[in-house]
Amino acid sequence: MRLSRYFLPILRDTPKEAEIVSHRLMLRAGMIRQQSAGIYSWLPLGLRVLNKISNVVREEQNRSGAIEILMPTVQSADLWRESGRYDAYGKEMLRIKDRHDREMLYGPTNEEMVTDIFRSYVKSYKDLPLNLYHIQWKFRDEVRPRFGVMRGREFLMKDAYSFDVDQESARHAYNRMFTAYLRTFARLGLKAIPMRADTGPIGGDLSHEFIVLASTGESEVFCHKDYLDFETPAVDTDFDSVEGLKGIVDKWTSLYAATEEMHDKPAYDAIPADKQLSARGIEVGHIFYFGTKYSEPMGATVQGPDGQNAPVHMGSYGIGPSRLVAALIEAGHDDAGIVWPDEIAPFDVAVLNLKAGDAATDGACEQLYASLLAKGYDALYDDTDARPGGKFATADLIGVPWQIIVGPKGLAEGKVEIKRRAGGERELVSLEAALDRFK
Ligand SMILES: Nc1ncnc2c1ncn2[C@@H]1O[C@H](COS(=O)(=O)NC(=O)[C@@H](N)CS)[C@@H](O)[C@H]1O
Repeated sequence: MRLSRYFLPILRDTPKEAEIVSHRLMLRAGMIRQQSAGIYSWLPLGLRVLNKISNVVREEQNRSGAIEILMPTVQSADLWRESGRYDAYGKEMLRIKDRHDREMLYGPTNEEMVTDIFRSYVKSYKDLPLNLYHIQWKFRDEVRPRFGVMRGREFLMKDAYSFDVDQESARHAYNRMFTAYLRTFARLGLKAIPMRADTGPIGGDLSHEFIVLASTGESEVFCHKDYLDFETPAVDTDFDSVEGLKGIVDKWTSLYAATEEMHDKPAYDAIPADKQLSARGIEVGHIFYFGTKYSEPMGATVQGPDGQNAPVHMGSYGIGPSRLVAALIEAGHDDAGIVWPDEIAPFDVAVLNLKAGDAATDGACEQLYASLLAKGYDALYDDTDARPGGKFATADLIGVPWQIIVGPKGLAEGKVEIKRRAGGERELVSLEAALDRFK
């Protein structure tokens, strides 16, 4: 992308309304624009990151055997009356009426809708297990939206829903998602610790929140420090192995870890002091097993091996891709701006032309830019006439992992500079070597 033709509304000064670093940096880096309380437009740079995060989430959902669908944002109130949640859900639900005065709502979650889809087609245990997921915008009229997209009113969620013939099989579905979550957050460069959690309006009696430790996190959490060194389930994990996944989940729930609501102080105090960790955390994922809570009232049943019809056992599994953009910045930034993990950075490499209009630097930059694009890199070419200092500041602010800096003096000696954003190390190399560096 040529910066001269892009739309990157960088803010020079720090917006005063932003209280946490991720909110400040997302506004300054031209990633989002607030349209009303808790509701944002995603501008080009922010959308690139949001889409890359969603793709990592999608890949790991698919790896676990979940199947992607897309359900609508606007839902019928009738569905929610069947489960009894229409009134119970409270003020967070945005209730709307259509032109025929039918009661609708902007979906805060999709348990009822996906159960309706399931019951319309699946009648036999032979069609189970099944896990359907989508990545769709939600609306929750939070009483106090804050911290930018960290706690928005309209936000993006991956929500998956599992259907099984009995509790034992549903537990394996839960373990599949648990394992997929460990892989997902690790790929995003985050250490997310699964913690026993409250089930709240979703319901059920088994739930874990996946918490990223961050000083600006909204949750107060307590856990055993050894979790920080646990290794992530491998890419070739066998998601069909009941015992294998049980082993992973047992290991990742073997030590103490709980959110404030579930904190068991005596159990925590029993941990050796040097292994106690109490911190603030950001909830990036939350998974639930809730049995027949929705299938029973909504008549989602299958015929079992014994020929009897019985309601299916379900679970739901949420991840917040829009919240993850903010969480990643909280976990990766410095005084110059954002430091993205390579996998989801908005661009892989930035080519900085320190003297746009100079034949030599223009030629070298065009050659570098064309070569990077040809090799499939997401390259950003700063071909603007901004001063070098401004170019360095922009590239550092938006957090592109690599910079190739081309200036007239260096070029006269046949050199360009490669800079690694994380850590800041720099290297003077020939133009050929720079072309070669990015395979
Ligand atoms: N107001 C919000 N702003 C941004 N992300 C949010 C917000 N509320 C929830 N999330 C994200 O969405 C994830 C799932 O939300 S949840 O309420 O815990 N779970 C559900 O809604 C279940 N239906 C899971 S399918 C959370 O872990 C969090 O990462």
